[in-house]
Order: sequence, then structure tokens, then C-alpha cells
Amino acid sequence: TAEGFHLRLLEHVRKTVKPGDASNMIATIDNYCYTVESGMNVGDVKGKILDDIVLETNPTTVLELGTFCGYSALRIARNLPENSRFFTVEFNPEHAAVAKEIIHTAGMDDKIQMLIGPSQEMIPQFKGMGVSHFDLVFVDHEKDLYKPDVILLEKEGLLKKGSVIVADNVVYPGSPDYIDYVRNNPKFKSTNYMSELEYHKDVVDAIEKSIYIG
Ligand SMILES: O=c1[nH]cnc2c(O)c(F)c(-c3ccc(F)cc3)c(-c3ccc(F)cc3)c12
Ligand SMILES: [Mg+2]
Repeated sequence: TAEGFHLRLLEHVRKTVKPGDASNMIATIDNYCYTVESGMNVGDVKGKILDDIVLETNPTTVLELGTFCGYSALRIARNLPENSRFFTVEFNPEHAAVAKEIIHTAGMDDKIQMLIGPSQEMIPQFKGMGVSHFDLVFVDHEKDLYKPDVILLEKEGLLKKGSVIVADNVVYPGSPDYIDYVRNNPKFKSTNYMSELEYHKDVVDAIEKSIYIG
């Protein structure tokens, strides 16, 4: 069952990866998901779209909502400039524990700061941690939290003119209230990138990029 995916993935990673190599870790996770069982990582196809948006944005302060096993955290961290700050939030402690080990094994501890707890409680703490705003936010957690969390980010003053919100799964499983909100809000300029569900060529999914114009 998908229930213990994160533990089975960790076992596989421990036996196969080359430590200290984030790209090898990413490839190992993708290979496991294509050949053994698929997990809810953003994957290689949508991951490439995420990579391109990160490289185009060149962000110095980044937030990820939904760490899961750390796959997208590695994809993002791999493309960040030296002096950047990257926070990833995970509410499930079992998933966070696996992500911590995967990030450590990939040698990316010093690039990624993981916070464990509900996003609604973590977001209000960033100002107190010296974060003025986020240049890029990757939203990839519970679909029903996309809209409230983006609203909270704005309320907390953590979005600045030009801040980029990248949302996964806007088609499958979908986050209709988020899409409706962000596309009909004059403060955002949104672009849809049609793609496919991770590890499932035959299922449509999409990434939505929304630039905050304030
Ligand atoms: O929960 C998620 N967070 C982030 N990204 C996700 C993602 O990229 C996914 F593709 C799925 C997904 C949904 C349906 C499915 F058939 C396969 C995978 C989920 C998800 C959603 C609800 C669930 F009950 C179980 C998994 C997530
Ligand atoms: Mg996702």
C-alpha cells in the first residue's frame, strides 16, 4: 500500500545511492518510482518545469510547503544560488524523518532548513526568523490548504512584487478553489504548464505559476 512508501523508498535509497550527490539521489528516487512503485514526488517531468522556473527566478529566499521525502527539496536546492535561504515545511513527522535522512545523504543539509508542523502554524513564524519575504514558494501539500496558505503568506507580508508561487497538482488531484482564487485575483499573474501526473504518462496534471504583482 502507499501507506509505507516512504519507508520502502528509504530502504532502497540506503542500499543504492552514492552519498553526497543530489542528482544521483533524485535519479535513484525516480527510478524506484518508475520501476517499483510510484510515490507522490513531483517527479522528473513536472520536476523539469519546476527546475526551469527556479532557474528563471533565481530566488534567494524560498519556501516549500509539503516536503514528503525531500525529492523536490533536492531539485530546488540544487538550483539555488550560494547565499540563498530555503525552508521546507512538512506536517507528517514520519515523512519528515525520511526526508531528513534523504537530504543528509544527498549532502544538502546546509542548503535546506526543514520545519516540522502544520503550514498554518509555521508561516506566521518566518518574519521572526528574519525572513522579509519569499522570492519563490513551491506549494505541494494538502490540496485544500493551497488557497488558505497563499492568503496567509500575503497577510503575513511574506510576498513581495515579483514573488513567484509554483503549485503542483492543479489538475490531478486538483485544487479548484486555489485555481479560481489565483486566476481571478488582480494581484497575481498566472500561467498554466500542462504536464502529466508523476510516473503516469497517461494521466494529465499541471503546474501553475503565479507571479504576485501586489
Ligand atoms: O497529497 C499530495 N501532496 C502533494 N502532492 C501530491 C501529488 O503530487 C499527487 F500526485 C497525489 C496523488 C493523488 C492521487 C493519486 F491517485 C496519486 C497521487 C497526492 C495525493 C493527494 C491525496 C491523497 F489522498 C493521496 C495523494 C499528493
Ligand atoms: Mg504533488
